[in-house]
Amino acid sequence: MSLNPHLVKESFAVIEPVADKAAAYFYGRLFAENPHLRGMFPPAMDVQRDRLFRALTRIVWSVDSPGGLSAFLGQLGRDHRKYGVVAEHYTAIGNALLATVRRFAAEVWDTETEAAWVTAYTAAANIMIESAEADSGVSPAWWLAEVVDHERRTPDIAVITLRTDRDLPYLPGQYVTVQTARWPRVWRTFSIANAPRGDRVIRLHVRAVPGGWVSTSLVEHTRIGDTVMLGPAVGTMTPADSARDILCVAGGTGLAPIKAIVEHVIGSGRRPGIHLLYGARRARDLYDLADLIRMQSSFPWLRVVPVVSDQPDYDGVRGRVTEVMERFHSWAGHDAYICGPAAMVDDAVRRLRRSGMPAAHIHRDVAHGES
Ligand SMILES: NC(=O)C1=CN([C@@H]2O[C@H](COP(=O)(O)OP(=O)(O)OC[C@H]3O[C@@H](n4cnc5c(N)ncnc54)[C@H](OP(=O)(O)O)[C@@H]3O)[C@@H](O)[C@H]2O)C=CC1
Repeated sequence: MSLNPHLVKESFAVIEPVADKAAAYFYGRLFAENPHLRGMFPPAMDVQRDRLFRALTRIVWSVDSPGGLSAFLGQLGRDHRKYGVVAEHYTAIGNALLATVRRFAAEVWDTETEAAWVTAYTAAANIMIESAEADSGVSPAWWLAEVVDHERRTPDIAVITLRTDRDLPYLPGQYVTVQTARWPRVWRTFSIANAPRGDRVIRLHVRAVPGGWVSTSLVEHTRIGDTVMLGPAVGTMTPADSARDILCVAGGTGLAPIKAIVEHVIGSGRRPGIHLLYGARRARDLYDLADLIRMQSSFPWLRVVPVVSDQPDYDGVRGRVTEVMERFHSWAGHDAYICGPAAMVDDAVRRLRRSGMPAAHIHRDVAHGES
């Protein structure tokens, strides 16, 4: 049976406006038919439901561009090993998914659409299963990490240093999922804030988000000597192989992956000019400035520019970091790395594109952490 992306997309478009209801129905159906699977998921399913739809949306809209899609599915399959997902579970999930799309896309549903979904799901599940199986021969499903340092830099931001039990391979700019002992089965993503050094040390920048289970647990209730679990490193905002100068734009704790990339470039022996525009609401939120200034004094090609958006008496550069970026300099000929609140990242990308920077030179990370 051949893939029919058009039918899959058309029926999915009918479901997107009622995504919340469809996701709730999907999980209700999955657990009613397979009660033993409930224990694999966290007690509160709200974040999980969002995550399902985000992944599904990405898969459906790239179903006709197989290269990128199969890389994403392969990564998803490997990452799902930490939940204990095995090949048999894909049948249960496929049945619940099909029942969900059949019900919520009833107005466009017919036998051809059903066949298109079965073909697409089978192909996707096979990629995930195969990549998980291949990975199980070479890599653990998750890592244990001990907290070796915990610095509360502001009332709600901590810089946490972990040492993993085994080598956790990653590239600068990538992120990991974290589970704390306090909240079993609840995983949240955080970027690794240091370049790999071969000593199994990983640093995270965490802001305790109101109501955020994992972030609050990490900032307020985690102590040196505690252990957390980490999933494999993922993410595509990694250093480009290029000779261009570099613009980095970081908002809040979005600094984490940017710092790893800057550390990597400095350690690589290259000498590009690097501008790091680091935005925060108030001066006291520039939680890592002292460290960045130290990096700047040992690497004269780095220029760190703190930008404060919400403190009229701040004695330095004031404004939104993206506006400052635009009026600061012409960035033609640079590579740009951008991370922070989603709206900030979108705004920075829009401004850089408008100034003529090619999309291929812009490296961004989608918002994650706990928000
Ligand atoms: N911890 C981690 O490992 C990682 C975190 N992230 C993400 O980074 C974000 C960091 O959040 P947080 O530390 O709370 O940051 P803040 O909400 O404190 O924002 C930081 C700065 O970004 C500015 N900003 C916000 N929106 C815009 C916009 N639309 N245009 C221009 N500037 C803007 C803010 O200005 P203003 O005063 O105008 O709001 C502020 O100066 C989160 O979304 C998190 O998910 C991403 C990757 C890794």
